[in-house]
Amino acid sequence: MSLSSQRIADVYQEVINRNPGEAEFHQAVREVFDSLHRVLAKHPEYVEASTLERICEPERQIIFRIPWTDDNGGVHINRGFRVQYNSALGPYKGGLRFHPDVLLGTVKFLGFEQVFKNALTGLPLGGGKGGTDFDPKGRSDGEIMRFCQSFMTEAYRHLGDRVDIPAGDIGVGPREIGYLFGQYKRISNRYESGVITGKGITWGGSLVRTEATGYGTVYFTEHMLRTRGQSFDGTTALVSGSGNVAIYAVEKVHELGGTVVGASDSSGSVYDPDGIDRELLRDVKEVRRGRISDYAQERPRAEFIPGRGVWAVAEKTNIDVALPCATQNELHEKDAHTLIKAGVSAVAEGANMPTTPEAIRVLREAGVLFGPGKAANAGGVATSALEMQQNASRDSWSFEYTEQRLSEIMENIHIRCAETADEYGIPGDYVAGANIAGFTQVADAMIAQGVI
Ligand SMILES: NC(=O)C1=CN([C@@H]2O[C@H](COP(=O)(O)OP(=O)(O)OC[C@H]3O[C@@H](n4cnc5c(N)ncnc54)[C@H](O)[C@@H]3O)[C@@H](O)[C@H]2O)C=CC1
Ligand SMILES: O=C(O)CCC(=O)C(=O)O
Repeated sequence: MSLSSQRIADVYQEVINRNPGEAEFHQAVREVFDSLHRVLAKHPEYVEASTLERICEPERQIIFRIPWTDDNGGVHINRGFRVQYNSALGPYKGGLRFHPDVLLGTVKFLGFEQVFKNALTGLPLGGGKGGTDFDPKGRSDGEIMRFCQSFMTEAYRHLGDRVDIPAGDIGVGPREIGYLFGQYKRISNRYESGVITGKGITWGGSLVRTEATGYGTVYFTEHMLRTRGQSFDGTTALVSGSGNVAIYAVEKVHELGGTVVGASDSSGSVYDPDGIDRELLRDVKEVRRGRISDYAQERPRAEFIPGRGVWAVAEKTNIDVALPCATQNELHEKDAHTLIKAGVSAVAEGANMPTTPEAIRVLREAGVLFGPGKAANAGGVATSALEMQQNASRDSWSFEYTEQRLSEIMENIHIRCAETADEYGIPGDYVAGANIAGFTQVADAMIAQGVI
């Protein structure tokens, strides 16, 4: 084993020892480290400056109590987290997740991914992430509001438009961002628009932010397809999930001439051979806050597949493109085999780390184009940065202009990943391209800024 590979193995073991039980965090670190052997062999300065060790340790981890009352006066306590991961490139930036499975390790894995993703956007953003184990399912608007106010009552002292800027993620959409921003404004006595992104359009939000992650994922996939002379036109696709990212991925695939025939939530999946009706999906999931089975009931030929992920649809029909847009580790090795059998030629991650390492290996060995989340879903945070730019200049841009900016950013991310993979002799390896390009940019900035 070379000296640099030995260092990677040692630092990885140290990460496991120092962060026991945080399997998702270990997985995220492992995936980046697996891409770095060639870089460290070529650039010993990264080893000498201990960048690997430093990049694995968040700059700050905040854990706090969130007391709130339900509609019957019952008192509940949840746990809140904000991991301010790395500020080498700019203020901490990344979303908040409200989901009962959230633990510190979940937020650390998401924060770690965010650091490299934000670097890939080419915009001045550090990386962070936050969340809570609060379960918003079935809670009234009043309960959600009181919860958000209590979350922000502690979180606000750690935030600021030049310090740390949260946004949405699973379970956090425009309603929650509104309540969080309202409480920040109230207790800080500042109308600091740039302190949070994903705001409503009439009070500092940006057009296209809602659509950005889903649209961006589809743009990235289109660029991958073009390297093989293909496009979305005439393709059949699957999208997992049915939330913010999934809904707008469906919309953009349809705009580009493809047909999405499956979507899902945690209760099961739908196969809709006529193509997912994006408006109905949004109405069922985001307005009525219903289940994916409700969607199936309202479409003549749609079939609900209870308890199974959307990849099960690939057992029924040919699939050209798969976009996992729900949650981590939702596309497994057996799903990869099913998709390959169904004819898939591209997979791109709208969600964060949705594909297991075994599934990625199987897809890549079969020659499937694979776009990792830190590149493919970076359009969301990039458009958050565009929202911050508009806030800072007290301006608001048109939909067309903002979408054009998003589209250019996604094209540049694709070029950067592809060129970096070429430079290191692994053409077409977008995983390595994204990891190396993100890592070197952050590590160079850390070295330039000294041992801090
Ligand atoms: N919202 C954003 O701008 C960004 C989100 N992401 C990632 O995209 C993913 C989805 O986030 P959002 O759409 O914002 O959240 P969301 O809360 O709007 O939607 C999540 C969807 O996933 C479904 N889901 C959850 N667990 C599932 C499971 N085990 N199987 C199938 N479906 C499941 C939920 O039912 C829901 O429809 C997450 O991994 C998130 O971290 C990444 C970049 C930006
Ligand atoms: O827009 C943002 O700041 C957050 C996006 C995010 O959480 C993500 O990229 O995973």
